[in-house]
Amino acid sequence: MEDTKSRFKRICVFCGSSSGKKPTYQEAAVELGKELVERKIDLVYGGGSVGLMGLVSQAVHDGGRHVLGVIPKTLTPREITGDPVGEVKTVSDMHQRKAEMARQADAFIALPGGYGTLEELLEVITWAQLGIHRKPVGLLNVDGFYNSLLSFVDKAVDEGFISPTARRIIISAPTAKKLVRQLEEYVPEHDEITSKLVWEDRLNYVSESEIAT
Ligand SMILES: C/C(=C\CNc1ncnc2c1ncn2[C@@H]1O[C@H](COP(=O)(O)O)[C@@H](O)[C@H]1O)CO
Repeated sequence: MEDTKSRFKRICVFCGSSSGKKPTYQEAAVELGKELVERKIDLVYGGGSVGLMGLVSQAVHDGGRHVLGVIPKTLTPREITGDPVGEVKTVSDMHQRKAEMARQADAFIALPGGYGTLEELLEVITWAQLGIHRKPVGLLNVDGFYNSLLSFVDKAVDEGFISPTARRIIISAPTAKKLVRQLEEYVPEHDEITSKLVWEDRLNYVSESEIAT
């Protein structure tokens, strides 16, 4: 039997605020939630209960792990994001939300999703490339959903816009179990230039609700 003890305390999941057309997307969200529970990993995500976000957060909550939703004030009305489970942290805008989710997490996983998911995913990849963090970034490539994005990235490598080292930031796998296992084994690569950059506590800003308390 596999040792399910994890090096991660909390993982950030980016995913669709819609459920997607194929049941496999929804099944993957639940399967990922259960995998986090099995490995005793807590969840941070965009908050609310809509789409795949609701499925993954409910699965983690049902399994008894801590769920932290980070929501910008404007999106807090229940008619927009639905009822969240677990702890909710309110922040002032989308930029603070991404910084707070990144600060709270030891690794990132993207399930299928749309613009919001892509934007969040590409930002943490860019931050890894710039040495702002050294946390693993995983793509849960359900039914090849991310094949075209991976082809684009490979094209950008071939054309000289992404370095082979930066290409290796992205870990992808077709199932939650395989992906989390690969993230556990990930070793960030040393980059001569970016390791010399000094970022002023980029992931350590204080959220609005923390200030309030
Ligand atoms: C206003 C609409 C939906 C609002 N619902 C959202 N609730 C919480 N978080 C959201 C919401 N929409 C986007 N996000 C964040 O982006 C990711 C999902 O975006 P996608 O475009 O659905 O992929 C998710 O990880 C959240 O952090 C009506 O559109």
